[in-house]
Amino acid sequence: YLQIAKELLPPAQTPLHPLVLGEPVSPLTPLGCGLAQNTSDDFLVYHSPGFAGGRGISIVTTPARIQRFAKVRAPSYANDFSSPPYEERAMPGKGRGLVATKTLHRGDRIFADTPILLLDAEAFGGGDDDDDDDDNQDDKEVEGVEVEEEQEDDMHSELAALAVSKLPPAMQRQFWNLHAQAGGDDAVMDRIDPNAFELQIGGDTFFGVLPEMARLNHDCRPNAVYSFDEATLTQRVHALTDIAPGEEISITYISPAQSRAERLEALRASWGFECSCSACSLPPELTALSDRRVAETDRLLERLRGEHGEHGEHGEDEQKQKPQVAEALVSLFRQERLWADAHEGWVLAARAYCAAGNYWDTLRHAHLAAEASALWGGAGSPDAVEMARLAEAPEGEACWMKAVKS
Ligand SMILES: C[S@@+](CC[C@H](N)C(=O)[O-])C[C@H]1O[C@@H](n2cnc3c(N)ncnc32)[C@H](O)[C@@H]1O
Repeated sequence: YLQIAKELLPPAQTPLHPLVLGEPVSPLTPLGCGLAQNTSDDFLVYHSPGFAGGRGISIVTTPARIQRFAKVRAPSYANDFSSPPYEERAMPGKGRGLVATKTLHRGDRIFADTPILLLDAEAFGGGDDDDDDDDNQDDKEVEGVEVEEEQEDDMHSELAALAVSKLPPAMQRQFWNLHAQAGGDDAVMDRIDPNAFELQIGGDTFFGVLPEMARLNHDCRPNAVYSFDEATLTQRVHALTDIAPGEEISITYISPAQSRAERLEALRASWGFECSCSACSLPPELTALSDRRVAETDRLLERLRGEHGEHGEHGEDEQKQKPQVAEALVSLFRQERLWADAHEGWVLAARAYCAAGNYWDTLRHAHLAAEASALWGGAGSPDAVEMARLAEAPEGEACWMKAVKS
Protein backbone atom coordinates (compact mmCIF):
# COMPACT_ATOMS: atom_id res chain seq x y z
CA TYR A 1 0.00 0.00 0.00
CA LEU A 2 2.94 2.32 0.34
CA GLN A 3 3.11 3.99 -2.96
CA ILE A 4 4.32 7.53 -3.04
CA ALA A 5 2.15 9.51 -5.39
CA LYS A 6 3.31 12.44 -7.43
CA GLU A 7 2.77 15.94 -6.03
CA LEU A 8 -0.90 15.84 -6.85
CA LEU A 9 -3.90 17.17 -5.07
CA PRO A 10 -6.39 14.61 -3.91
CA PRO A 11 -9.67 14.81 -5.77
CA ALA A 12 -12.17 17.45 -4.65
CA GLN A 13 -9.55 19.65 -3.12
CA THR A 14 -9.91 22.61 -5.36
CA PRO A 15 -9.39 25.43 -2.83
CA LEU A 16 -5.87 24.21 -2.12
CA HIS A 17 -2.94 24.98 -4.31
CA PRO A 18 -0.15 22.47 -4.76
CA LEU A 19 3.25 23.78 -3.87
CA VAL A 20 6.20 22.80 -5.95
CA LEU A 21 8.88 21.45 -3.64
CA GLY A 22 11.51 24.06 -2.94
CA GLU A 23 9.55 26.96 -4.33
CA PRO A 24 10.23 30.08 -2.21
CA VAL A 25 7.10 31.22 -0.43
CA SER A 26 6.46 34.31 1.66
CA PRO A 27 5.09 33.87 5.20
CA LEU A 28 1.73 35.12 4.03
CA THR A 29 1.25 32.64 1.23
CA PRO A 30 -1.68 30.36 1.88
CA LEU A 31 -0.77 26.88 2.87
CA GLY A 32 -0.62 24.71 -0.18
CA CYS A 33 -0.60 20.98 -0.06
CA GLY A 34 0.86 18.23 -2.10
CA LEU A 35 -0.38 14.71 -1.80
CA ALA A 36 2.56 12.62 -0.78
CA GLN A 37 1.01 9.41 0.25
CA ASN A 38 -2.05 7.35 -0.30
CA THR A 39 -3.08 4.41 1.79
CA SER A 40 -5.95 2.02 2.04
CA ASP A 41 -7.71 4.21 4.61
CA ASP A 42 -8.75 7.82 4.58
CA PHE A 43 -5.63 9.39 6.03
CA LEU A 44 -3.17 11.14 3.75
CA VAL A 45 0.04 13.06 4.23
CA TYR A 46 -0.12 16.66 3.05
CA HIS A 47 2.97 18.78 3.04
CA SER A 48 3.98 22.32 2.34
CA PRO A 49 7.74 22.92 2.52
CA GLY A 50 7.21 26.66 1.93
CA PHE A 51 4.78 27.19 4.82
CA ALA A 52 5.72 29.95 7.29
CA GLY A 53 8.63 31.32 5.31
CA GLY A 54 10.19 27.95 4.58
CA ARG A 55 9.79 26.33 8.00
CA GLY A 56 7.44 23.87 6.32
CA ILE A 57 4.66 21.71 7.65
CA SER A 58 3.38 18.17 7.11
CA ILE A 59 -0.18 17.28 8.06
CA VAL A 60 -1.63 13.80 8.32
CA THR A 61 -5.40 13.97 8.08
CA THR A 62 -8.37 13.19 5.85
CA PRO A 63 -9.15 14.89 2.52
CA ALA A 64 -12.24 16.45 4.15
CA ARG A 65 -10.36 17.94 7.13
CA ILE A 66 -7.42 19.29 5.16
CA GLN A 67 -9.84 21.81 3.63
CA ARG A 68 -9.76 23.84 6.86
CA PHE A 69 -6.07 24.53 6.36
CA ALA A 70 -6.60 26.09 2.94
CA LYS A 71 -6.76 29.65 4.28
CA VAL A 72 -4.26 29.34 7.11
CA ARG A 73 -1.54 31.97 7.13
CA ALA A 74 1.30 31.99 9.58
CA PRO A 75 1.87 35.48 11.02
CA SER A 76 5.09 37.20 10.00
CA TYR A 77 6.28 37.34 13.65
CA ALA A 78 6.06 33.56 14.06
CA ASN A 79 9.13 31.30 14.32
CA ASP A 80 11.56 34.09 15.13
CA PHE A 81 14.54 32.56 16.90
CA SER A 82 16.91 35.49 16.31
CA SER A 83 17.32 36.46 20.01
CA PRO A 84 15.74 33.85 22.25
CA PRO A 85 15.45 34.77 25.96
CA TYR A 86 16.54 31.25 26.94
CA GLU A 87 19.24 28.71 26.31
CA GLU A 88 19.05 24.94 26.13
CA ARG A 89 20.87 23.05 28.88
CA ALA A 90 21.11 19.58 30.36
CA MET A 91 18.83 19.52 33.41
CA PRO A 92 19.74 16.84 35.96
CA GLY A 93 17.13 14.08 35.96
CA LYS A 94 15.06 15.66 33.20
CA GLY A 95 17.12 15.41 30.03
CA ARG A 96 17.44 18.79 28.35
CA GLY A 97 15.50 21.91 29.24
CA LEU A 98 15.28 25.66 28.65
CA VAL A 99 16.74 28.18 31.07
CA ALA A 100 15.99 31.93 31.01
CA THR A 101 18.98 34.07 30.01
CA LYS A 102 17.34 37.38 30.96
CA THR A 103 14.62 38.53 33.33
CA LEU A 104 11.23 37.65 31.93
CA HIS A 105 8.17 39.43 33.28
CA ARG A 106 4.68 38.00 33.55
CA GLY A 107 3.12 38.20 30.10
CA ASP A 108 6.39 38.29 28.15
CA ARG A 109 6.19 36.17 25.03
CA ILE A 110 8.75 33.39 24.92
CA PHE A 111 7.60 31.54 21.81
CA ALA A 112 5.17 32.06 18.92
CA ASP A 113 5.70 29.11 16.59
CA THR A 114 3.91 27.04 14.00
CA PRO A 115 3.97 23.23 14.22
CA ILE A 116 6.10 21.32 11.77
CA LEU A 117 3.89 18.24 12.09
CA LEU A 118 0.17 17.93 12.66
CA LEU A 119 -1.28 14.46 13.16
CA ASP A 120 -5.00 13.86 13.19
CA ALA A 121 -5.91 12.39 16.60
CA GLU A 122 -8.46 10.13 14.98
CA ALA A 123 -5.58 8.18 13.49
CA PHE A 124 -3.00 8.78 16.24
CA GLY A 125 -5.17 9.02 19.36
CA GLY A 126 -4.53 5.46 20.46
CA GLY A 127 -8.11 5.56 21.89
CA ASP A 128 -10.77 2.95 21.20
CA ASP A 129 -9.38 0.45 23.65
CA ASP A 130 -12.43 -1.77 23.67
CA ASP A 131 -13.05 -3.47 26.97
CA ASP A 132 -13.14 -7.01 25.77
CA ASP A 133 -12.21 -8.67 28.99
CA ASP A 134 -15.74 -9.70 30.01
CA ASP A 135 -17.69 -12.92 29.62
CA ASN A 136 -17.09 -15.39 26.87
CA GLN A 137 -15.84 -13.07 24.21
CA ASP A 138 -14.92 -14.93 21.10
CA ASP A 139 -11.14 -15.06 21.47
CA LYS A 140 -10.54 -15.31 17.76
CA GLU A 141 -12.65 -12.26 17.08
CA VAL A 142 -10.75 -10.29 19.71
CA GLU A 143 -7.45 -11.48 18.32
CA GLY A 144 -8.58 -10.47 14.84
CA VAL A 145 -9.48 -6.98 16.03
CA GLU A 146 -6.12 -6.69 17.78
CA VAL A 147 -4.22 -7.71 14.65
CA GLU A 148 -6.25 -5.23 12.62
CA GLU A 149 -5.51 -2.45 15.12
CA GLU A 150 -1.83 -3.30 15.10
CA GLN A 151 -1.77 -3.15 11.30
CA GLU A 152 -3.53 0.20 11.41
CA ASP A 153 -1.03 1.52 13.95
CA ASP A 154 1.83 0.38 11.70
CA MET A 155 0.26 2.09 8.73
CA HIS A 156 -0.29 5.34 10.64
CA SER A 157 3.24 5.26 11.95
CA GLU A 158 4.46 4.89 8.36
CA LEU A 159 2.38 7.93 7.45
CA ALA A 160 4.04 9.85 10.30
CA ALA A 161 7.48 8.76 9.07
CA LEU A 162 6.62 9.92 5.59
CA ALA A 163 5.33 13.23 6.94
CA VAL A 164 8.70 13.76 8.67
CA SER A 165 10.62 12.85 5.52
CA LYS A 166 8.74 15.54 3.60
CA LEU A 167 9.89 18.35 5.92
CA PRO A 168 12.70 20.71 4.90
CA PRO A 169 16.10 19.22 5.96
CA ALA A 170 16.65 21.65 8.87
CA MET A 171 13.30 20.70 10.38
CA GLN A 172 14.00 17.01 9.86
CA ARG A 173 17.19 17.48 11.87
CA GLN A 174 15.20 19.23 14.63
CA PHE A 175 12.74 16.36 14.64
CA TRP A 176 15.44 13.70 14.98
CA ASN A 177 17.05 15.70 17.82
CA LEU A 178 13.88 15.52 19.92
CA HIS A 179 13.88 13.55 23.14
CA ALA A 180 12.91 9.94 22.37
CA GLN A 181 10.85 7.81 24.70
CA ALA A 182 12.93 5.01 26.19
CA GLY A 183 12.30 1.39 25.31
CA GLY A 184 10.31 1.95 22.13
CA ASP A 185 10.89 0.32 18.76
CA ASP A 186 9.38 3.00 16.52
CA ALA A 187 11.89 5.81 16.08
CA VAL A 188 9.30 8.29 14.75
CA MET A 189 6.44 7.64 17.19
CA ASP A 190 8.92 7.44 20.10
CA ARG A 191 9.72 11.09 19.38
CA ILE A 192 6.16 12.22 18.63
CA ASP A 193 4.53 10.66 21.72
CA PRO A 194 6.41 12.51 24.50
CA ASN A 195 6.78 15.78 22.59
CA ALA A 196 3.49 16.50 20.80
CA PHE A 197 0.99 19.08 22.05
CA GLU A 198 -2.73 18.37 21.85
CA LEU A 199 -4.26 21.09 19.67
CA GLN A 200 -7.88 21.87 18.75
CA ILE A 201 -8.40 22.79 15.12
CA GLY A 202 -11.91 23.32 13.76
CA GLY A 203 -13.39 21.26 16.58
CA ASP A 204 -11.05 18.30 15.97
CA THR A 205 -8.00 17.24 17.91
CA PHE A 206 -4.55 17.14 16.34
CA PHE A 207 -1.16 16.32 17.81
CA GLY A 208 1.31 19.05 16.94
CA VAL A 209 5.10 18.85 17.03
CA LEU A 210 6.78 22.17 17.82
CA PRO A 211 10.43 21.17 18.25
CA GLU A 212 11.78 24.30 19.94
CA MET A 213 9.16 24.54 22.68
CA ALA A 214 9.15 20.74 23.05
CA ARG A 215 12.28 21.26 25.18
CA LEU A 216 10.14 22.79 27.94
CA ASN A 217 10.01 20.47 30.92
CA HIS A 218 7.06 19.93 33.20
CA ASP A 219 6.42 21.57 36.56
CA CYS A 220 3.16 21.24 38.55
CA ARG A 221 3.53 24.95 39.42
CA PRO A 222 4.82 26.20 36.05
CA ASN A 223 6.12 29.68 35.31
CA ALA A 224 4.94 29.68 31.67
CA VAL A 225 1.71 28.85 29.86
CA TYR A 226 0.86 28.07 26.24
CA SER A 227 -2.16 28.76 24.08
CA PHE A 228 -2.89 27.84 20.49
CA ASP A 229 -4.42 30.11 17.85
CA GLU A 230 -6.00 27.87 15.25
CA ALA A 231 -6.59 30.74 12.81
CA THR A 232 -2.84 31.22 12.35
CA LEU A 233 -1.69 27.76 13.49
CA THR A 234 0.46 29.54 16.03
CA GLN A 235 1.24 28.25 19.50
CA ARG A 236 2.37 30.93 21.94
CA VAL A 237 4.19 30.52 25.20
CA HIS A 238 4.08 33.39 27.70
CA ALA A 239 5.64 33.88 31.11
CA LEU A 240 3.05 33.35 33.86
CA THR A 241 5.26 34.75 36.60
CA ASP A 242 8.42 36.81 36.60
CA ILE A 243 11.31 34.48 35.68
CA ALA A 244 14.85 35.28 36.78
CA PRO A 245 17.90 34.63 34.59
CA GLY A 246 19.16 31.11 35.32
CA GLU A 247 15.68 29.84 36.23
CA GLU A 248 14.27 26.95 34.21
CA ILE A 249 11.23 27.82 32.09
CA SER A 250 8.47 25.27 32.67
CA ILE A 251 4.97 24.44 31.54
CA THR A 252 2.52 21.89 32.89
CA TYR A 253 1.80 18.70 30.94
CA ILE A 254 -1.36 17.92 32.96
CA SER A 255 -4.09 19.75 34.79
CA PRO A 256 -2.14 20.86 37.88
CA ALA A 257 -5.25 21.39 40.04
CA GLN A 258 -5.23 17.80 41.25
CA SER A 259 -3.90 16.13 44.38
CA ARG A 260 -0.20 15.24 44.49
CA ALA A 261 -1.02 11.52 44.10
CA GLU A 262 -3.20 12.17 41.05
CA ARG A 263 -0.56 14.37 39.42
CA LEU A 264 2.23 11.86 40.00
CA GLU A 265 0.09 9.05 38.60
CA ALA A 266 -0.89 11.03 35.47
CA LEU A 267 2.75 11.94 34.72
CA ARG A 268 4.00 8.41 35.38
CA ALA A 269 1.31 6.89 33.15
CA SER A 270 1.75 9.19 30.15
CA TRP A 271 5.38 10.35 30.33
CA GLY A 272 7.00 7.77 32.54
CA PHE A 273 8.75 10.15 34.95
CA GLU A 274 8.52 10.83 38.67
CA CYS A 275 7.81 14.50 39.18
CA SER A 276 10.18 16.18 41.62
CA CYS A 277 8.85 19.73 41.30
CA SER A 278 8.55 21.86 44.44
CA ALA A 279 4.84 21.06 44.88
CA CYS A 280 5.47 17.31 44.59
CA SER A 281 8.44 17.49 46.99
CA LEU A 282 6.63 19.01 49.97
CA PRO A 283 6.81 17.12 53.27
CA PRO A 284 3.69 14.98 53.92
CA GLU A 285 2.00 17.39 56.33
CA LEU A 286 2.31 20.28 53.87
CA THR A 287 1.25 18.04 50.97
CA ALA A 288 -1.96 17.25 52.90
CA LEU A 289 -2.66 20.99 53.31
CA SER A 290 -1.92 21.65 49.64
CA ASP A 291 -4.20 18.79 48.53
CA ARG A 292 -6.96 20.17 50.75
CA ARG A 293 -6.61 23.63 49.21
CA VAL A 294 -6.78 22.18 45.69
CA ALA A 295 -9.91 20.19 46.58
CA GLU A 296 -11.43 23.36 48.04
CA THR A 297 -10.82 25.26 44.76
CA ASP A 298 -12.92 22.58 43.05
CA ARG A 299 -15.78 23.05 45.48
CA LEU A 300 -15.69 26.83 45.26
CA LEU A 301 -15.52 26.77 41.46
CA GLU A 302 -18.59 24.56 41.34
CA ARG A 303 -20.42 26.85 43.73
CA LEU A 304 -19.54 30.00 41.79
CA ARG A 305 -20.28 28.54 38.37
CA GLY A 306 -23.86 27.65 39.44
CA GLU A 307 -26.12 29.90 37.37
CA HIS A 308 -29.01 29.71 39.83
CA GLY A 309 -27.02 29.58 43.03
CA GLU A 310 -29.48 31.80 44.93
CA HIS A 311 -31.91 28.88 45.01
CA GLY A 312 -29.19 26.31 45.59
CA GLU A 313 -28.03 24.44 48.64
CA HIS A 314 -26.47 27.52 50.21
CA GLY A 315 -29.74 29.40 50.54
CA GLU A 316 -30.92 32.70 49.20
CA ASP A 317 -27.93 34.65 50.43
CA GLU A 318 -25.82 32.90 47.83
CA GLN A 319 -25.71 35.88 45.45
CA LYS A 320 -24.61 38.18 48.27
CA GLN A 321 -21.89 35.78 49.33
CA LYS A 322 -20.47 35.29 45.87
CA PRO A 323 -17.87 38.10 46.06
CA GLN A 324 -16.42 36.62 49.26
CA VAL A 325 -16.52 33.10 47.87
CA ALA A 326 -14.70 34.35 44.77
CA GLU A 327 -12.11 36.16 46.92
CA ALA A 328 -11.48 32.91 48.83
CA LEU A 329 -11.05 31.06 45.53
CA VAL A 330 -8.57 33.62 44.19
CA SER A 331 -6.65 33.49 47.45
CA LEU A 332 -6.38 29.68 47.25
CA PHE A 333 -5.13 29.82 43.65
CA ARG A 334 -2.49 32.38 44.65
CA GLN A 335 -1.41 30.37 47.67
CA GLU A 336 -1.14 27.25 45.47
CA ARG A 337 0.73 29.21 42.77
CA LEU A 338 -1.81 27.98 40.24
CA TRP A 339 -1.43 31.12 38.14
CA ALA A 340 -3.00 29.68 34.98
CA ASP A 341 -6.06 28.31 36.76
CA ALA A 342 -6.40 31.60 38.64
CA HIS A 343 -7.81 33.22 35.51
CA GLU A 344 -11.19 31.64 36.22
CA GLY A 345 -11.07 32.81 39.83
CA TRP A 346 -10.57 36.40 38.72
CA VAL A 347 -13.29 36.08 36.05
CA LEU A 348 -15.78 34.78 38.63
CA ALA A 349 -14.75 37.43 41.16
CA ALA A 350 -15.18 40.22 38.58
CA ARG A 351 -18.65 38.91 37.67
CA ALA A 352 -19.66 38.57 41.34
CA TYR A 353 -18.55 42.13 42.16
CA CYS A 354 -20.27 43.39 39.01
CA ALA A 355 -23.54 41.72 40.10
CA ALA A 356 -23.14 43.31 43.54
CA GLY A 357 -22.59 46.73 41.94
CA ASN A 358 -19.16 47.19 43.51
CA TYR A 359 -17.38 49.32 40.92
CA TRP A 360 -13.77 49.33 42.13
CA ASP A 361 -13.58 45.65 42.99
CA THR A 362 -15.17 44.81 39.62
CA LEU A 363 -12.56 46.92 37.91
CA ARG A 364 -9.65 45.42 39.87
CA HIS A 365 -10.67 41.82 39.19
CA ALA A 366 -11.71 42.45 35.57
CA HIS A 367 -8.24 43.81 34.79
CA LEU A 368 -6.56 40.83 36.44
CA ALA A 369 -8.99 38.44 34.69
CA ALA A 370 -8.53 40.04 31.26
CA GLU A 371 -4.75 39.58 31.39
CA ALA A 372 -4.87 36.09 32.88
CA SER A 373 -7.49 34.95 30.36
CA ALA A 374 -5.42 36.33 27.47
CA LEU A 375 -2.39 34.34 28.68
CA TRP A 376 -4.47 31.23 29.24
CA GLY A 377 -6.66 31.15 26.12
CA GLY A 378 -5.39 33.97 23.89
CA ALA A 379 -6.47 37.62 23.69
CA GLY A 380 -9.43 36.68 21.51
CA SER A 381 -10.82 34.06 23.90
CA PRO A 382 -14.39 34.73 25.15
CA ASP A 383 -13.29 35.34 28.77
CA ALA A 384 -10.50 37.72 27.72
CA VAL A 385 -12.88 39.72 25.52
CA GLU A 386 -15.66 39.82 28.16
CA MET A 387 -13.24 40.89 30.90
CA ALA A 388 -11.58 43.59 28.79
CA ARG A 389 -15.05 45.05 28.16
CA LEU A 390 -16.00 44.80 31.83
CA ALA A 391 -12.79 46.54 32.85
CA GLU A 392 -13.62 49.41 30.54
CA ALA A 393 -17.14 50.21 31.77
CA PRO A 394 -18.64 47.92 34.42
CA GLU A 395 -21.92 49.86 34.58
CA GLY A 396 -22.55 49.18 30.90
CA GLU A 397 -22.46 45.39 31.25
CA ALA A 398 -25.42 43.05 31.72
CA CYS A 399 -24.05 41.81 35.06
CA TRP A 400 -24.08 45.28 36.63
CA MET A 401 -26.14 45.32 39.87
CA LYS A 402 -27.86 42.07 38.89
CA ALA A 403 -27.80 40.70 42.43
CA VAL A 404 -28.98 44.01 43.91
CA LYS A 405 -31.94 44.33 41.52
CA SER A 406 -33.16 40.74 41.89
C1 LIG B 1 8.60 17.31 25.88
S1 LIG B 1 10.02 16.54 26.50
C2 LIG B 1 10.79 17.83 27.38
C3 LIG B 1 12.23 18.03 26.96
C4 LIG B 1 13.14 16.89 27.29
N1 LIG B 1 13.61 16.97 28.66
C5 LIG B 1 14.32 16.83 26.33
O1 LIG B 1 15.41 16.46 26.77
O2 LIG B 1 14.13 17.14 25.16
C6 LIG B 1 9.27 15.52 27.70
C7 LIG B 1 10.20 14.59 28.42
O3 LIG B 1 11.11 15.31 29.24
C8 LIG B 1 11.29 14.67 30.49
N2 LIG B 1 10.73 15.53 31.54
C9 LIG B 1 9.95 16.61 31.39
N3 LIG B 1 9.66 17.18 32.56
C10 LIG B 1 10.26 16.44 33.50
C11 LIG B 1 10.32 16.52 34.93
N4 LIG B 1 9.70 17.47 35.60
N5 LIG B 1 11.04 15.57 35.58
C12 LIG B 1 11.67 14.57 34.91
N6 LIG B 1 11.66 14.45 33.57
C13 LIG B 1 10.95 15.37 32.86
C14 LIG B 1 10.54 13.35 30.39
O4 LIG B 1 11.43 12.38 29.91
C15 LIG B 1 9.48 13.65 29.36
O5 LIG B 1 9.02 12.50 28.70
